[in-house]
Amino acid sequence: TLMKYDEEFNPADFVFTGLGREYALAFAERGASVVVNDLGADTKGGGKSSAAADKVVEEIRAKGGKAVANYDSVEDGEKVIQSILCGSFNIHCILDLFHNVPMGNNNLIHRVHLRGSFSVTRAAWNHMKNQAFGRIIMTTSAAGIYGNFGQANYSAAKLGLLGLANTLAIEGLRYNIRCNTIAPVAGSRLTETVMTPELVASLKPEYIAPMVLWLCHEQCQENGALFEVLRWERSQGSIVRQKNQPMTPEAVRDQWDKICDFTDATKPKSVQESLLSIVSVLSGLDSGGGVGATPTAAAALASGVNPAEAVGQKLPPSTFTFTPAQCILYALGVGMSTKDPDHLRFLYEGHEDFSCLPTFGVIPSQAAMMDGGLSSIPGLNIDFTQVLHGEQYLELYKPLPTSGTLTSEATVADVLDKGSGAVILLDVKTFSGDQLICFNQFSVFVVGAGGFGGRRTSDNAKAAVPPPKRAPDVVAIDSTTRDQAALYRLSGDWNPLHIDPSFAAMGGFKAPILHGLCSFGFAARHVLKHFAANDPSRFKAIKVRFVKPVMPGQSLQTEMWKEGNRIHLQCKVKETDAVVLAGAYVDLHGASEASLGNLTQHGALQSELVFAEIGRRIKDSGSELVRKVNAVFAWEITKDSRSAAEWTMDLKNGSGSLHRGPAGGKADVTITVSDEDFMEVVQGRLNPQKAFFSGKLKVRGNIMLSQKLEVILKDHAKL
Ligand SMILES: CCCCCCC[C@@H](O)CC(=O)SCCNC(=O)CCNC(=O)[C@H](O)C(C)(C)COP(=O)(O)OP(=O)(O)OC[C@H]1O[C@@H](n2cnc3c(N)ncnc32)[C@H](O)[C@@H]1OP(=O)(O)O
Repeated sequence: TLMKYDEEFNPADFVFTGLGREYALAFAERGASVVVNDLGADTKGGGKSSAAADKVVEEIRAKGGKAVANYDSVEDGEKVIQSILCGSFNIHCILDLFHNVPMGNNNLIHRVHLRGSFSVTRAAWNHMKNQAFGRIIMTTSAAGIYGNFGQANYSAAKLGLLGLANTLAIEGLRYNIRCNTIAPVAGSRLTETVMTPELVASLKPEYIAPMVLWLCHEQCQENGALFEVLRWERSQGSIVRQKNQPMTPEAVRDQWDKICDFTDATKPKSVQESLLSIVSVLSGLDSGGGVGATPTAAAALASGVNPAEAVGQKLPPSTFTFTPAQCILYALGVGMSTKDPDHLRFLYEGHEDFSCLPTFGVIPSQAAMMDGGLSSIPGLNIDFTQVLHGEQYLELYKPLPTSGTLTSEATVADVLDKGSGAVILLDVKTFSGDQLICFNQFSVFVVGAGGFGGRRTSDNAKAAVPPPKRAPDVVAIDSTTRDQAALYRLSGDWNPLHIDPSFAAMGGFKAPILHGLCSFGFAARHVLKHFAANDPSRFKAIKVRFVKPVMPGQSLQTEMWKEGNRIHLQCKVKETDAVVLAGAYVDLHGASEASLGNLTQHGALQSELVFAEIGRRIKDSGSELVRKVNAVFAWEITKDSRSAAEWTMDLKNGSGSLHRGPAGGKADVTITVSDEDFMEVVQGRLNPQKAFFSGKLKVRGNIMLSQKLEVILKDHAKL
């Protein structure tokens, strides 16, 4: 192989853990003798231990390689180099890689990053000159190249290294000493602020080591260059590692011309822009531009899913403790407002009917996954910048409490190959103690991660259902605010996609988008208001597919169709008329199980008053389509009423009867009526008694008649 170092040459290297460890292992594997230098300082720059260097040395030796540890400070470069030479090592290359110095320590940063590199290189310089060979790699940082907020000292030190390297490159040329600089994009504090841990993890040190090995090889004549493992003025680059293939120096060598081809070069202007194009290469978004990868290969690079490994895996159980404050914050997050008096019961903990919105049921279970559990599942090597919420199903088994501690257990139910993406189905059960409170199915769409040859459908999936082909029964329009996502995320979905413009850009969006579950919450409460009088106990289940993103500030238009206890719905963005939620429905519990409150009337009962009262309450509730009204009538049985109660009446279409009950008793009455007839009655166009006797209003249950009602009934009977 190309990088076989010969035994006599004994190149030496100064490294520690992370990138350094990776370099050390890679060099040793290729036959180099490696000196591992690490002062062993703790993260604050204090303390001293040999553990870090020794560990790497042991690792190399265990694999049959040659390595020794050195614990001298890099500020004392002479000492470091002397100890290497005493150990009968020659110096082939120096890798200055001091990147774990605490960010805040100005003095230490300069001492180690700049003076340390200078000191060690100066000490090695004459030896390299004498042997007419040397390779030096300085490690700088994107923070130095572009500048980065709050990192003035670090940026200065790091770009100082580039100046040093550029001069050494010139001065070393005639001695066959080559000096290059790299700015590796790997797990660092810098990248952690703008990239997800998963993405950082996908830019592994082992993908950088082959580049470094090649730059140190005697055949490599590159000099005075800055490689960002990509370059300052950036070439289109080349993908040198294919799916499931290791990255090798030979692959770097073979792609070298392409890596260094500056036709169509770009000049990223900021750290974010720099990272963005790397991510775009990784995700295959830029596949047409000569990066040499098919979209699938690039996507697989960033977003590997392996159903065989993932399906059936369980996430660690997670607990979620909440108070009324979280219920209120959630209600505000899905657009509730005190300007609508109906909303007060969800916004004010002192309200007599204070309740938690049913769709809050997604929050504890999502928290279970946002804790990072999803990324820990084997077979789900997901690039989180490409994750979109695909669908959601939620079923409540009882109304949610307004405070408490809930436990959620999540399982990967399936992983589907949808061609343009992978769909991960996650079933989550949420318990209060040992009582099952709700079930969620999250469908997570990972854009660009399809095409792995998996199944397209799943028996485990809760299906979306298209709405009836008629005009909607009810349409509700509501505006989201510019800060809707900023508010909604406080309920627990911290995905930067919804707030961070650079993260959104990595996902291909011009600006942060609204949480899918936020529009879901809007739609669900529209149904609850128009079909269930805002009564959370009526809510049973909801299913939604997210078909297009919503931008904060857009208006949502929810179109609803009633089919029995199922309310079909779809949501459009009013400004664009684009459908954003489709195949959606809310299942309600039958109205007979709910109530508009008790109508209690003592003494004489006038049916007009009763119906007028029912009508008023229905109007107040905002619902126009109530089929069944459950009312409890209670009145005293008087002496006179007895004769009235003697008679039993079968209604037309015979769903109920009137007959006598015990004196002083109560009667449960269900009045059933078609939507149209009921509205006629409520709006006063149809006399309730007429409706009653013609069978349009059906009374179910036992009714005890008062004398007054008897009279009215008799009158109407005469009619
Ligand atoms: C960690 C905890 C878990 C929670 C994770 C979520 C965290 C949140 O913070 C993230 C969010 O809230 S993102 C915001 C909400 N979601 C969206 O905006 C996505 C909108 N949808 C889209 O853009 C496209 O539908 C898109 C891109 C999804 C698909 O579009 P296309 O690639 O054009 O697909 P298309 O050609 O239409 O169809 C291909 C196959 O995929 C199926 N499909 C389409 N949309 C789907 C969707 N939304 N969900 C599931 N499957 C979907 C199609 O049906 C088709 O498959 P088949 O041929 O088998 O029917």
